[in-house]
Parts: sequence; structure tokens; C-alpha cells
Amino acid sequence: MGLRIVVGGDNAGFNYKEALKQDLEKDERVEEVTDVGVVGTDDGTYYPNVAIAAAEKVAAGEADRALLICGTGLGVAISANKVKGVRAVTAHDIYSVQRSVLSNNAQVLCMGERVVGLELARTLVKEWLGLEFDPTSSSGPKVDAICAYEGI
Ligand SMILES: O=C[C@H](O)[C@H](O)COP(=O)(O)O
Repeated sequence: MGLRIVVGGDNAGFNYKEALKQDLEKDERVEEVTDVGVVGTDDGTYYPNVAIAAAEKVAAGEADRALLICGTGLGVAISANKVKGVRAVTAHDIYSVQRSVLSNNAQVLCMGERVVGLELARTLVKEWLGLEFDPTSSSGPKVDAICAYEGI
């Protein structure tokens, strides 16, 4: 069974969100892509609304992961992290993307359209899809400690 991925972002991230969505739709590791907006560069929906909608789908088990894009990748991460059970990171380099899953079991990857080149973003997403957290690794108890704080 493939990954169910939610994509979203504000108008500052719209162009990358569309490009990355197309890549995801073509990737055989992806079973389903759900777009929670925005619908265009004229759509002024605030980034927290989009990020929280996406994170809630992950928290509810309706999606495995979310990919969120805004101008910096910061606001969407801050917002998604308000949803209980969600671990969202901003990452624009390969090592951080790898560790976000392998160390932190982060389900949400955030990037900034104003920060990273599109081709690097596409490469990072490709890498991200192949990563899987190992709960029996030494990172497991650390992520458990985050969950314990949240009461989950
Ligand atoms: O983190 C926020 C994002 O970068 C957003 O796209 C732009 O937010 P701003 O308009 O408040 O700078």
C-alpha cells in the first residue's frame, strides 16, 4: 500500500505546491494525493488555515504525511505543530530531510518557495518518500517522550 499524502500551502507557496503535487501524482510510491489548497496565487487564505487542515488529516489517520509550502516553510510548520500528534519540520537540505523522518518520525515536511530552488525541492521530496522511521532504533524513545508530553 502506497503513501497517502496531503499537499497544501499559501499563495507564496502555490507554484511549488503545484509542481511538487505533479511529481507526487506520478510517483509509484504514492497512492493518493489530497490538495487542501490554496487554489491559486490570488487565493489569500492564510497559511495557518491550510497547514492546520492538512495536519488534522494526518492526525486523524486520513493521510500518512503532509507536504506544506509557504514563503519560508516556517509558518506552515509552526501551525501544523499545533495539532496534537503532528511533528512538522522545515527542511531544505538532504540531511535534515533524512533525519526528520529517521530521528524525529516527522510526518510533515515544510519548505519555502522563497528559500529553496525548485529542483532541490523536488529532489528532497523524492528522497523523503523513501524514508521510514524505525521505532526500534535509538530514536524511538526520544519520539516517545514527545508523545508522552502530548499525552498520546
Ligand atoms: O511563514 C510565513 C510564510 O512565509 C508566508 O508565506 C508569508 O507570510 P507573511 O506574508 O506574513 O510574510
